[in-house]
Amino acid sequence: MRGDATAVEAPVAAPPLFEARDLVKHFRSRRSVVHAVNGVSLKIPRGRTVGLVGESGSGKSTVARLALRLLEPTSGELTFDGVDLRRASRGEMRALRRRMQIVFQDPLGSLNPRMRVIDAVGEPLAVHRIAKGRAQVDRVVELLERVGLGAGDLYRFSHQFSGGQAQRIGIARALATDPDLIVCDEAVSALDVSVQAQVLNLLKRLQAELGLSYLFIAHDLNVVRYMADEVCVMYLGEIVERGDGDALFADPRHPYTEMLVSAVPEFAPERIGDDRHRPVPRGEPASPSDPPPGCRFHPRCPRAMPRCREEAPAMRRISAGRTVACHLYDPGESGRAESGPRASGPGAFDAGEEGGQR
Ligand SMILES: Nc1ncnc2c1ncn2[C@@H]1O[C@H](COP(=O)(O)OP(=O)(O)OP(=O)(O)O)[C@@H](O)[C@H]1O
Repeated sequence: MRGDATAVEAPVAAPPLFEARDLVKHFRSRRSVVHAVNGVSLKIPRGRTVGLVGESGSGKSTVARLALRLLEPTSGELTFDGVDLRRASRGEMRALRRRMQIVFQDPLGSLNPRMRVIDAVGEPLAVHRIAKGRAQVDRVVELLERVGLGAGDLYRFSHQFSGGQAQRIGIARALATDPDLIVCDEAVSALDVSVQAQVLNLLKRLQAELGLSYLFIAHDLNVVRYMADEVCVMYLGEIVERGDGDALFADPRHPYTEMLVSAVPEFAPERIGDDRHRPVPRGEPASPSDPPPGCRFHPRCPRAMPRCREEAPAMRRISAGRTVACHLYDPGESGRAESGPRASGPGAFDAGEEGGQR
């Protein structure tokens, strides 16, 4: 009998803090339409980090700007803490903006060189009317101490700081409004290798202390592997594979992820930021203003099949916590591929039929 009161109910997953569904962004000009983001869906749970990786031009920053409503999507849905961002009123949006912040790539460039630290970090407090006067100064000192700086830095100008210190100021500024979500868009790429790990560890500590969620964008796979609980791999505006960070890098399934990962010899935290280990995939991505038909990766794919040229693959769940958009993982396709999906143990296709989410 259903409805047995004594039955143990399966735990209900907590709703994600942020969710994007089927997000599309096309930039139109008189001459062309750039298909920058093409049906991206992702969820960011509370207190967790979702990493976005992919080559330059794959649409990572556009996803970030859409998530923060700095750009209007062509279509798709965005929810933050249950609120539909596309239908939020101006007042709701203003309140939500406090809860979503961004840390940029270029720490010195993103700070006004004529501003003293107290003004740079205090500005969001003033804009959002969080604190003024003495309370504002106290809050700025508290924020600086959180990121490893202090009261002695209050009246210094940003150009007086090193890149790593400037990024700490950028992080303090992002924390000023007490956000739930921080988008880190290549937040450590511009820093010296020795400083990158320090800033990454700071971000991890802040996450543990404050329960922050991160959307963490980087082209350096080792950086993303170090930071992300879940990784989404983007290719030409689409997510082609997603999964648990370590498992995805240890056992990539999409031919594009394989290509990226094979260019990084081995994972080691000390390799973070080491330029020699940047992925150098074969070939060039097609132009997003003229994407290939079918699977967008097929012109570069070593395992492309005839149907890949015509039919776009749907996201398919191939095992617990792993989804892939690739025809190689369609049930019945393994024999036909030039070299089918790598059977890493039994059940290379397990749960293949459960997929379908994009
Ligand atoms: N405002 C814009 N107008 C026209 N095209 C744009 C605009 N912004 C981005 N694009 C294009 O959209 C595509 C995706 O760009 P995006 O910056 O999101 O990629 P990315 O993966 O973040 O790359 P990178 O790592 O180089 O920043 C690129 O082809 C880019 O030229």
